[in-house]
Amino acid sequence: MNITVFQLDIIAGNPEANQEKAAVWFAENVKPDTDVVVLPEMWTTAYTLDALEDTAEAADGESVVFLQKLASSYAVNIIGGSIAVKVDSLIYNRAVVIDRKGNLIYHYDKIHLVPMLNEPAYLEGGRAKVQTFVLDGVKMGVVICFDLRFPEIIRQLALQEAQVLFIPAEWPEARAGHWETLSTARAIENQMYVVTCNRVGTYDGVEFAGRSMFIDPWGTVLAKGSSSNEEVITRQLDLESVKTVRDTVPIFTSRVPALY
Ligand SMILES: O=C(O)CCC(=O)C(=O)O
Repeated sequence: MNITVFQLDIIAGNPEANQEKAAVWFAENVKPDTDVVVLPEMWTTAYTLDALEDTAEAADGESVVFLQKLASSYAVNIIGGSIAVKVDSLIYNRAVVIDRKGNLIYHYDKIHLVPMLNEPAYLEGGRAKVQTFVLDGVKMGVVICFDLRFPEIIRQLALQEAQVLFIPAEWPEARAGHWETLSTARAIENQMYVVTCNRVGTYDGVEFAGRSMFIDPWGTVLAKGSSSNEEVITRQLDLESVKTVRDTVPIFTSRVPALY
């Protein structure tokens, strides 16, 4: 399975301009053998929280429809980063998953909102239980940025037999060490591929960390983006290795959840 991560900078508060940019990146970088394309968190607006009342879109709004059209015209699956979506006057930080035919097959509303960014004042936390989804026969999961700090949510996806976890993010440079260490830990402890897609650039004085990564189920970093450049990163995942690692160090059959 070939996965391509778009480590983008984001034009603040301008979904249309970010769509135009994404369209160019798709045209230049999606190949006939690309299976999945991954975008960063809040890739249509960046963290323009004050303006989300105006820029948040409907659940089937323009940015989702835009991704659906891209998916079907390139016949590629898309982990559509996340988008600010308004439902019944509440705004969610929503990851969307679209299959090769352009079907929106899953969405995930970021459960853990970031106190450091005052996110709870602007956004509603997701309240649906996390679930896996299937693309091309492979079970996968997605969580968003700050969720990385909560091993229990990712363990839940592993217990549902996810083999690949995607993490779109806008993780800051100030805590880049946490980003790398926690992403690697989540891959090792859950024996799954972890594919992260972080933005680069700056917004409102915050510098973002880039360093989007592909980490295999053994914890080996297969690829890492730079800290500041926009980049396309592609790697092929060998899904057999999930089983091999789980057979070699069988943590799932050794768990004793009744005791903790
Ligand atoms: O947890 C962190 O340090 C960063 C989280 C964050 O920036 C986010 O969730 O958008």
